[in-house]
Amino acid sequence: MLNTVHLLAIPGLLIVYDLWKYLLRRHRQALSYPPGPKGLPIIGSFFDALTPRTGLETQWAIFRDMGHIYHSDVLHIDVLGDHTVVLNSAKAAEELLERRSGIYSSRPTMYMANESGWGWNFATMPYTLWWRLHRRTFHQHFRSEAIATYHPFIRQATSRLLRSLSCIQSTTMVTQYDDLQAVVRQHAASIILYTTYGITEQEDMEAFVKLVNNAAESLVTFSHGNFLVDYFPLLRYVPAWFPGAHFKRKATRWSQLTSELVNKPWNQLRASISSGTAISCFGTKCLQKLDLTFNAADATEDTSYLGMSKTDSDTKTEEIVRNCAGTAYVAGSDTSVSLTLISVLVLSHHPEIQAKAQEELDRVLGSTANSSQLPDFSDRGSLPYVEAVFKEILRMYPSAPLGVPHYSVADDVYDGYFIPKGTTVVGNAWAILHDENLYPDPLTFNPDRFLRTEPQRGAPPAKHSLNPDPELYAFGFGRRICPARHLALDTSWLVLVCLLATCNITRISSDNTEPKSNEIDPIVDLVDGPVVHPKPFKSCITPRSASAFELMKSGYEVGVEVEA
Ligand code: HEM
Repeated sequence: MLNTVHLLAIPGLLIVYDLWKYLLRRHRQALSYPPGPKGLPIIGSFFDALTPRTGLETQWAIFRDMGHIYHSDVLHIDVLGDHTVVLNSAKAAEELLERRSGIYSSRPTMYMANESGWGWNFATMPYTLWWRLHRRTFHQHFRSEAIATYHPFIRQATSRLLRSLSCIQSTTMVTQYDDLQAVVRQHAASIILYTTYGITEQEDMEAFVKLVNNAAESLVTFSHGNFLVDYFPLLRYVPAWFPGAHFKRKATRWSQLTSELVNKPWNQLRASISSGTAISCFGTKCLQKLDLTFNAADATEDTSYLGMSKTDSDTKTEEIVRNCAGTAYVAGSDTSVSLTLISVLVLSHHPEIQAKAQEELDRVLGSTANSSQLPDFSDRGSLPYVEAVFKEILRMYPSAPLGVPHYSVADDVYDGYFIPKGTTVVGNAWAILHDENLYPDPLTFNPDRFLRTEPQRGAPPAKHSLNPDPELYAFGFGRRICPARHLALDTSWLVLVCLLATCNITRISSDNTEPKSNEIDPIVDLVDGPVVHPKPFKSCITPRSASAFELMKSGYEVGVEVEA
């Protein structure tokens, strides 16, 4: 029975609770932001944020250096009233993006990306139920245990890549960057197109590779802040004919491409399902199950904004699967390309490392002069030096040095600094992977660092030991960590080990002479998108022997087991 005291106590407690919340907020707001450039009134640190586009240095290195200047691993940058916090250390990134992932798992609104029709791409979605449904669907088919089912096709795609390289080598001694890039793009796209849509026809693949390449230019919209509309959202309402509204005209052109990206391969899959010719893949498996009905836990969240009741979830499910497939197609087409191209470039700069890896391969698997088999996934555990080379490439040249920005949905305090709700939070993977406290002598390419500290694959990777596994940082953080990292790692590892087993890669200067020095930095071109690529380079990719040449031409000689 409630008596008067109880009845008075309830509002009393509510008042105390509100007061406590109010005082806490006042206290937090009295704290200062993390240190960082002061900038000018109103425009804040706009010019600091734009520095890399002037070509002086890379954004990730500038952020790291700013951290040194301000003696802080957490930086605050105010750009036109927008708060951005950059995390330059593993400690800060793990604390905020992983341990406090309830606050830091959203994305900033990317107005220009939305204007350009990227709204279906779940990599840019805010942290909502709609995003979670996408992520869950994606995860089921790209989690580490599921990736082995794609190995036969990864092998076949790698065989094709080696064959194409052998053809280039037969016609010209020097491999031009454009030719290499075309082969590597074809390889990455074919794996993604097969795994997501079951597309295997060469002609279709070429058309879809072209489509994603045409749209690649618009990926620049994913880096928050490249367009003024990201800071002044009202600019969205400026008509395209308005003087200076170039971004509107660009957005209209890009929308056409992004719509084709998500719909064209999906419609083709739909047609092949109707005609009974579809190949088992992410799309067919998801559609067969249509298992995204809301469960009790999901139903606690307000779903009215999705405009859906539990009964029309099938239609929404198809939209989710289509969006996930489109996201994989786009996300997978560029990132792995970057890693493979960087691997070729790095090997060409380090003949001594190639020789050491080849010695291991020959010792463990037999010399390619006698071998009739390419190295395979089952050999991975027996090749620690190759593994170490792979890890050092990931560490030294992360393909997405600043990842994809996160966004905070509540006020927070870290290390005595106030981080307001609505802050864009950037995990600077490059700075972490070049932190001398974690990786001694970080600017030296030295695979040996991983021989001492990474005894076994499969063991849970240790954090904050010396030379931690770069996989921990190169693929982002927390609930938004790259969900396809296992596929990406397997794909890129197989290319690396097969190149090492069959080829010698040498560096050619732009004037076709032997390079004078072993200087390699900086190898990445400045791009305004989230993924880096090497500056164009020439190399000589020569088979190690006549039998290695035969191996390149024959590949794995295994057909893909195509499930109808
Ligand atoms: C070397 C290859 C790759 C690298 C370095 C890479 C890196 C990343 C990074 C840094 C993020 C952002 C994580 C964060 O927000 O903290 C990300 C997100 C994502 N990646 Fe990858 N990625 C690679 C390959 C792939 C591939 C092959 C696919 C698709 C098949 C893919 C699909 C995605 C998706 C869907 C997201 C968004 C996740 C979300 O927002 O929830 N990635 N990736």
